[in-house]
Amino acid sequence: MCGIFGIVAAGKCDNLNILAANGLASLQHRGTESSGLVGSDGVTRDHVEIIKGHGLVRDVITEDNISKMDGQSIIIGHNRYSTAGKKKSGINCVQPFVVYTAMGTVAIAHNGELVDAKQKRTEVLHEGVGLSTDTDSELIAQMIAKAIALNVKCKYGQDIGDITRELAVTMSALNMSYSLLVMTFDRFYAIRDPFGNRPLCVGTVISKDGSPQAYIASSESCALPANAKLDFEVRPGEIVELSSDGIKSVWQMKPNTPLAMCIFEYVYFARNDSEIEGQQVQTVREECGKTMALEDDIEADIVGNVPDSSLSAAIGYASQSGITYEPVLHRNSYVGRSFIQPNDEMRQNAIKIKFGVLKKKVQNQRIVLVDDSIVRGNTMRTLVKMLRDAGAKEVHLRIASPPVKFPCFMGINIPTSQELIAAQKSIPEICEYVGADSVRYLSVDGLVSSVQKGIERTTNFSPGHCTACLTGKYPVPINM
Ligand SMILES: O=P(O)(O)OC[C@H]1O[C@H](OP(=O)(O)OP(=O)(O)O)[C@H](O)[C@@H]1O
Ligand SMILES: NC(=O)CC[C@H](N)C(=O)O
Ligand code: SF4
Ligand SMILES: [Mg+2]
Repeated sequence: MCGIFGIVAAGKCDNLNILAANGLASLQHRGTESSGLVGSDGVTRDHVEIIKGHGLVRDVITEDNISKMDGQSIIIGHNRYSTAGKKKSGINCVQPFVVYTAMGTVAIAHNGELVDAKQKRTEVLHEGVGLSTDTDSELIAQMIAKAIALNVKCKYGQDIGDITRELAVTMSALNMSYSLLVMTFDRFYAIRDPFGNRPLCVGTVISKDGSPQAYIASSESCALPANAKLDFEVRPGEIVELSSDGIKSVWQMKPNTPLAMCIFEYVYFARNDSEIEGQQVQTVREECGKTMALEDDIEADIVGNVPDSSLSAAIGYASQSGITYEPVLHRNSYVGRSFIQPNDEMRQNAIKIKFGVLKKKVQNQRIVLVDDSIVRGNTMRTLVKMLRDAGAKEVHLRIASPPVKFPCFMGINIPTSQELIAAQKSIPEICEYVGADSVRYLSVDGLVSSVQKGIERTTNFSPGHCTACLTGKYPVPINM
């Protein structure tokens, strides 16, 4: 899924670099493999400052190197959760990508995955463009550079930081999925694919005197600083320009595309304190928990959850069912999210050291254990055993999303059904494999209705969500 964050100063803004680093740190949950910041001083057309590296934001952007971004008036950044390209590849896969184009330097930060990357890669290579990585995001950068080159004549003497048309041409020719930031020397653009598959929002940092201090585009609103307001979520297919002059919607691509916002952003990826489609993510998750309880009839003593992301669903389940919520597991906060680790060895290692059981709470208890999802089954297998070893009488798993049975090609690293436990086993087999007393999932209708319940509908807007990993119905044809 990746986190993208961009900021441009409205006027003088001494702490732009700190705001950028903090913003990226607030999107850490979207990717932990690598981070990067690229800055422009707003004047020089062929120079950018770059900080990049593997690891967490705090390891890559340090007190020592952040001063490199002093004096920059625009900065874009990226946290990577790799879906394309070699997972352990070198520094050249770390985003934002920087390309030197006919009109000056351009940097891009991409969240998503191009479903037609293979075909586009062949096209780009046959045009004589050499690529330095095997990621889909580099293709976008090269295609933008080409569009700029083709339009270069009519650009001389004009406002050359403006590449709206080049972006509209390039991005309309690409299928899903992308939420994208593109920086030229004096502005940056925030773009969402016409399906609206990945989230992207825009906000303004307000200074003490009430004037705008900086303008931000971010994967999620949780990364806006406390003195910022969320202006709007970028519309599917919209190109928004952010510069020292403010925020401007400059293009709308393919307005009649059926929406396919990733429903898993609500289930797992996004942070509870973010707003997506006008809804608090926490509230949607509570709603999922309530719906799950309405679909259920189990008798139990307590409701517990698998920290972190399922807490809200457990709260919803407990309030609807009337069964008391009790914390049953402690999550070591020094261990990252296991699902977004790049390989199974790292995922298994993370799970091993991540949880501790609250023994006195679970002894002799019939527990409803809520999690937001079972994907590969790694987490649940470990946890049910730990709870039983600690003396739990019964463990009933309640999963606040339907079984994940199909691969994702749009930005989540589940490329084959072989690795998905629900694609390989029936629900009774899963129950036996993880050692639970019962397993029950939220229905697809239950999830969709819980997610869409609070979305405001207008004559021009009705919601639409991708549920492909749950239903096998992909928003676009996939060449597997
Ligand atoms: O079935 P699996 O393949 O094990 O994956 C599913 C688990 O992974 C995720 O948690 P994760 O540890 O990534 O993050 P969290 O701490 O935010 O819940 C998700 O919330 C499930 O708990
Ligand atoms: N999860 C993502 O958004 C990944 C972005 C891009 N496809 C990469 O692998 O770097
Ligand atoms: S297939 Fe699943 S994870 Fe991928 S975009 Fe669709 S809902 Fe999201
Ligand atoms: Mg979890």
